[in-house]
Amino acid sequence: MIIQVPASSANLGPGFDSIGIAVSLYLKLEVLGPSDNWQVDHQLGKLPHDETNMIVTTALSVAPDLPPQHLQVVSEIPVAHGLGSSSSAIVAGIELANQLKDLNLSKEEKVEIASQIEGHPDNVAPAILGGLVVGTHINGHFSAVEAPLFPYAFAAYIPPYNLKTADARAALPYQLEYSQAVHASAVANTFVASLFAKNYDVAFKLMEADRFHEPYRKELVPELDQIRELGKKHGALATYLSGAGPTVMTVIDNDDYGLFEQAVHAAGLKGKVVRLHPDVEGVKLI
Ligand SMILES: Nc1ncnc2c1ncn2[C@@H]1O[C@H](COP(=O)(O)OP(=O)(O)O)[C@@H](O)[C@H]1O
Ligand SMILES: N[C@@H](CCOP(=O)(O)O)C(=O)O
Repeated sequence: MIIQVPASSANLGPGFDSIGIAVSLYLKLEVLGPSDNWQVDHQLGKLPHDETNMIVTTALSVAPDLPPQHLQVVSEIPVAHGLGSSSSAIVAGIELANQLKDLNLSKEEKVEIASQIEGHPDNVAPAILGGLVVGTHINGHFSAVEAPLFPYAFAAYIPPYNLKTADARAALPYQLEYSQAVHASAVANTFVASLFAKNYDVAFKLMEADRFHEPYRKELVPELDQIRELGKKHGALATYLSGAGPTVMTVIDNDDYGLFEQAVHAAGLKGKVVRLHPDVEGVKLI
């Protein structure tokens, strides 16, 4: 059995902790068979190879009596880079328990479980459902709504350094002044409305108008402003900080991707540019 989970790009600017999109990088988890102890084979640096691996801890949180397995993980999703690697591990763990214990979890149940673990649905919900998803929690329970996908590609600028989500969240203010919060919320509301209305002139303008997190994180990711300015000169539709960064995501028409990529490289930036497309299926068996 092989479980495939897509990467995810969260926030899309003002949709902080609420909006995310599944994109075409994948974690593949193969179950090699029962084992005396949990064994996770992977080429993902210092991540654990035993029962402390996040995939295993998540699976055991769903099904504590799950017997140890020998697993193999192959993932294209860079760790601690703002493309939902932690969420891919959580979703893979939930699906592992779901399959091995025949739990028959619904998509809604998977979103609830994963969001409770992650604390916010903007990575895990698109990783489970695929596509573009808007979600939140009310009275301790999560809801996720799928939005129409925009017909464009992504140019993901992936820097050579990583930025743990926890560190990027530590850079955020404890609170916002009331009028600032009202404006930030209005930007997000209008952004969501424009996505559903497919009014992309408004959507892409607001995608660059976040007031919740980007103003406080841009000093951690100086490439954000640089790439946003390059995008304005080279056909980009909008640029935002992917998740907690450091990946910087640019929405661009497929026909304009090549010139934009050249411009980024010509600017002397040290990261790599990867063309990504929305994933519409979410977690699945392959
Ligand atoms: N493929 C994986 N398998 C197991 N654990 C993973 C995997 N990818 C990420 N993680 C866990 O998630 C952590 C990174 O999470 P985070 O800082 O939120 O980065 P990201 O922005 O990539 O989600 C890693 O330190 C590790 O604990
Ligand atoms: N809303 C979160 C999203 C984190 O995404 P990740 O891909 O960096 O894990 C945040 O902005 O902190």
